[in-house]
Amino acid sequence: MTTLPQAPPAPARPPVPTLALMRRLFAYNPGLFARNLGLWGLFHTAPALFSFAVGEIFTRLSVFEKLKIGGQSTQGALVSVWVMVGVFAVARLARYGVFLFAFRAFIQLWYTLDALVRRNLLAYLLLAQGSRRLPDTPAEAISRFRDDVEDVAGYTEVWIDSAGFVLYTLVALTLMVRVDPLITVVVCAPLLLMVVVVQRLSPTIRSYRRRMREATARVTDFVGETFAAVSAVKLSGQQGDMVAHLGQLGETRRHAAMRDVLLTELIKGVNSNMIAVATGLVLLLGASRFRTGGLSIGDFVLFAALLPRLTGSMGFFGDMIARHRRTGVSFERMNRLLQDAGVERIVEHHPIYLEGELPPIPALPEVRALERLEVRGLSALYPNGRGVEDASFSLARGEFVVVTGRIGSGKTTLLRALLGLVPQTAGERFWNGEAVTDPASFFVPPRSAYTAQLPQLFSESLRENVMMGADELDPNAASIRLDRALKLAVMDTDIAQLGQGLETRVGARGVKLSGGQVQRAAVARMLAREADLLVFDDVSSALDAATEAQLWAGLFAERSGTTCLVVSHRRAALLRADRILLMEQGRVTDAGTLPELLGRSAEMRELWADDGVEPGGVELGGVEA
Ligand SMILES: Nc1ncnc2c1ncn2[C@@H]1O[C@H](COP(=O)(O)OP(=O)(O)OP(=O)(O)O)[C@@H](O)[C@H]1O
Repeated sequence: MTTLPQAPPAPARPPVPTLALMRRLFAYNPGLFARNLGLWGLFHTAPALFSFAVGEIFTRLSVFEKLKIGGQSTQGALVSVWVMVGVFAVARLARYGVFLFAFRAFIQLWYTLDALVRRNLLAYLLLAQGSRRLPDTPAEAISRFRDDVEDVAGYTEVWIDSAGFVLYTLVALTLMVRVDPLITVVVCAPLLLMVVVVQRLSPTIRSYRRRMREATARVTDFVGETFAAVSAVKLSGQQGDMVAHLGQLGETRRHAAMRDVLLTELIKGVNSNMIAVATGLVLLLGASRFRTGGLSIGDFVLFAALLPRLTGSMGFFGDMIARHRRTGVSFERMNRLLQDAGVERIVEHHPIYLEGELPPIPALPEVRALERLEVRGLSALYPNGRGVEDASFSLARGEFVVVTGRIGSGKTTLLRALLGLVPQTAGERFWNGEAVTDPASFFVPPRSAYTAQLPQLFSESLRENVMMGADELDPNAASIRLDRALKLAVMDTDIAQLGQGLETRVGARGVKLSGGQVQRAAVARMLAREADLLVFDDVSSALDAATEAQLWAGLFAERSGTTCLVVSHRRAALLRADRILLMEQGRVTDAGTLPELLGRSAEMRELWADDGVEPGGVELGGVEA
């Protein structure tokens, strides 16, 4: 049996170039990015215009007052006050309009980049050569798909806002320098201080974020594993220990999350306090100058109106550095999924389809029906040196070839390496004499179909699990195909016993079915594909001898020219084999018919004897047990 890969220690990789990766992402749709920059720039800069207008209103009002006190005509001054009130009102209203467009543009950009990054990670895991194993647990991978991708897409917001904040800061500072350069310098001081503080905290920010994510994944993993092993837990009476362990993991996660959140809030708190102190200073300095006549009322109002948002911008820049660090962690975590590819793969440009029709799935290139499959020098070794080495064999159309051997001799790995489901270290396969370059994409229906030793079902109905979309065919053809598959898989009698027959929902991973029913449902699913080459990995592990014999008998009775490659140690399979491949310690050590192997191989004789005589004795086709 192929065990789940253990998480190897993370290999040392160079730090990820967060800035370059983000640049590449923004270049995916430069028009959309520029639109966001422009709209959000306007949105964030507009308050400078309000502040200017409010300042001007007060300046003009004081002119109006002076004229009135002096007994001069005030009409012109009054008009100019109302003009400024108009400017203020129009600017405020326009900002709401800008917000609507800006919001839409941002959502479009967010979802585009989110989808692109997820598409790239999935494409790598599904298609890249030899990378189909997850480096860690599925829960950990899901956390990377969900949280880390979201962090990266969310970081876009910072960039989009930054242009507006920079612009606002420049405009505000220019207006303020006009009023008083000293006060302006005092306002800038907290910004610089915050930048230095957050820079120094950067390594801590990264490590707290990483630990929080890892602790979350450990909790999710443990819950998943517990659900999968409920009966084992009950059997060993370990419920108390399991709950205690979960409590411990939860506690570790709480600590990690508290640290992460506390640090983030601390930075925000320090930020706003610095800003509050600076604001106090500014108001003190400004007020004393106002009393001595150094500031006009309009200047003072302008200053007071600009200040809160300006200090907000400073907080934003402090927070931006922290977000940059956290995004770096997210890129690093996603990078771990790309075992043999560069981190740039995450931000590669490919079409994504957020709106409209999805493009049709490209049809498989036409390939002639199987006449002969030849495998030469196939090796697939795991990092621990185990697996399969230098396996060569061939299959002719209609042959029934059985792979047999002791536990751990490499049978599963041989099948999976042939099909491109584990990375191979050497070897070639030829389909009717033509080299197969990408086996994982090539060995799919209608060329080939495979049932794993531990097949996975979906939680849908039995019918959906078997047909998997094949019922979109003409209904008659689909029903004939379904009946045939169920009958051949010896599943037809079980259907009557299931509450809702074929419509019975099988539950998560088929928990509502017995092990043998899951195995046979998976065999039916494979047979419903009507493939040329059928690959069975040890269905005997969940089927009794009689059911397995019935399965092979059904397939043989059809004599449809289907070729079968079967891992089995059962006599029912060995007796029917046109050829047996005998595996020992990762190598195919012998091949031949059953009588030939029993005649010359001690290993084969032992395996044959280990399987025992079937109840009632079996017809051995000329071979004595
Ligand atoms: N993911 C893996 N990482 C490391 N070693 C593995 C992995 N999967 C299998 N192995 C090892 O490779 C060898 C061959 O395993 P494989 O599952 O192919 O044997 P098998 O003959 O199918 O066993 P079984 O009869 O139990 O199904 C075994 O020694 C096994 O421990």
